Amino acid sequence: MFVDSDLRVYPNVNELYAKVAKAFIQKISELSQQRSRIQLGVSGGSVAMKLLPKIAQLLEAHPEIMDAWVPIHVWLVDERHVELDSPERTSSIVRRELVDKFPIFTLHDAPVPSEVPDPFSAAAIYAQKLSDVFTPSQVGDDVVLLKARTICLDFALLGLGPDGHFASLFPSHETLYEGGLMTAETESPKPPAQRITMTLELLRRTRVSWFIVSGADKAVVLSHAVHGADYREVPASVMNQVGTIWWCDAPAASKVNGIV
Ligand SMILES: O=C1O[C@H](COP(=O)(O)O)[C@@H](O)[C@H](O)[C@H]1O
Repeated sequence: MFVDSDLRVYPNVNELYAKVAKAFIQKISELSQQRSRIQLGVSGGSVAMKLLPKIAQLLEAHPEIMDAWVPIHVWLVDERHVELDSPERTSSIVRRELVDKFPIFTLHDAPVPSEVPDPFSAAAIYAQKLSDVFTPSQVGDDVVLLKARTICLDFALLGLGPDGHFASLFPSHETLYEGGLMTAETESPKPPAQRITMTLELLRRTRVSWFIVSGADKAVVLSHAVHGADYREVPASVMNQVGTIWWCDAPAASKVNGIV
């Protein structure tokens, strides 16, 4: 189903990140009134490197905001299958910016290659963690399967690659057709090659998805994503649904119809 896109456009990248960080805090406060815990998905790339530090700054300045929050479980929307000490690993940033600073955040980390060399096995282990946290009572295989289909994130912070990928779901790759909760990408066009990623099936069930998109190099692909492109060419177009907000700077939004 094609839906009107909810686009929020800011003049430049600094204003964009400042606005999203504030809005994130408001959203967590709102969700805290509705739920006993929040299952939050966090992407790598600019979401981790640029947005999380802004959120951390606001929380350090106003820690009292968190008094009204419920526990937040952080899940990696995708993770590079590299060792813990690699600067490419998203979990290190999540830990540094959120988990080590604010005890309200708990990180569900993914296996490292030295423990689990095969990325598909690592993806399966992460899927099992999701199942354990979301479905604590295993009654039998059928029930577990049924519950796996109802697992969804409450809120996800997502990025959009200039090629239309999000998470580690790349155009024309087999990963797009995988069902279940998690899968592995072994030939990522963007290094490093080996990653684990949530599936389209899981991500599209997310209740509230926010894409944070900046830069003129993403203008064409953003317009395709919000104007109903084929998901096999622009995987992020799958997420243009009710509950999704596209937070953009003006250069990224410059090719969306009706914006300029
Ligand atoms: O490789 C990845 O890229 C996307 C987009 O990153 P960005 O830096 O261009 O925003 C990111 O969302 C994803 O998690 C990551 O693994």
